[in-house]
Amino acid sequence: MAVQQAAPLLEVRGVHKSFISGGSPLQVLKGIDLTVKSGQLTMLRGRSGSGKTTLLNLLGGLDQPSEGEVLFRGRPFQDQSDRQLTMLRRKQVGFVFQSFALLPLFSAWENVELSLRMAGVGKSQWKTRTARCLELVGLTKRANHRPYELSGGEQQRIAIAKAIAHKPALLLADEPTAELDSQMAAKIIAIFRDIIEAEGIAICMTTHDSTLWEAADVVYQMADGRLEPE
Ligand SMILES: Nc1ncnc2c1ncn2[C@@H]1O[C@H](COP(=O)(O)OP(=O)(O)OP(=O)(O)O)[C@@H](O)[C@H]1O
Repeated sequence: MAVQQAAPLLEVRGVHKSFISGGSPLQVLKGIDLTVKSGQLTMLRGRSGSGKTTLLNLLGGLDQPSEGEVLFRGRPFQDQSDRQLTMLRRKQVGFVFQSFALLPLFSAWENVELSLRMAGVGKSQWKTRTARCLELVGLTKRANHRPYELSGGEQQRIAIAKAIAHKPALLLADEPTAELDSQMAAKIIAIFRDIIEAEGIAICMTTHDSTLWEAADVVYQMADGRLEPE
């Protein structure tokens, strides 16, 4: 167990990423090295345009580096076939975005349960796991509500329950508190800490909000496509 915890879940080595923008190359990441560990809350901070979302996409295997590599449990994403990568993302990674991305006609319960169906989790586990995820985000009593009957913060909590339903090893959250007031933002971070404690997963999120950084185990500061020391 101790050995498993010592090995990082994700290792980013010498990662560069360029896009073609307006016909010419735009270098967004210029040599990134970092690790993300299970049982930790990692935050990426930096100005708008510094490359946080680009890096988060690489961490989740949604995109590939132009140079360098991202290893998940010691294995580079780029060594996996498209099918393997799709399966790995579906089983091992959960995503939360700034906008809550819930299905409007489904109740909170149904939204979470749908994740289990999509991930191929056996039907016998749906009820217990859906109830557990709603409990983890403190919304057991809102299970039958539809998204429009919930506040923004509650909707984001349902989105989090949905993202962790299939028990991923990694939860990635891109500006998950950007639409929320400071009290609700703090609540989301407290929920992230509870989830880490209960499930032992790694959570990596981007945020501009300086009031949240002290809740992280590790903060990486991005500037001009590089990481700056804290
Ligand atoms: N697919 C793409 N094609 C071209 N340029 C892109 C693409 N994706 C990102 N960029 C550019 O890369 C730069 C970094 O974008 P990114 O979204 O990673 O920054 P960010 O730090 O997450 O910003 P924000 O805090 O505003 O979300 C920006 O200049 C953006 O326009």
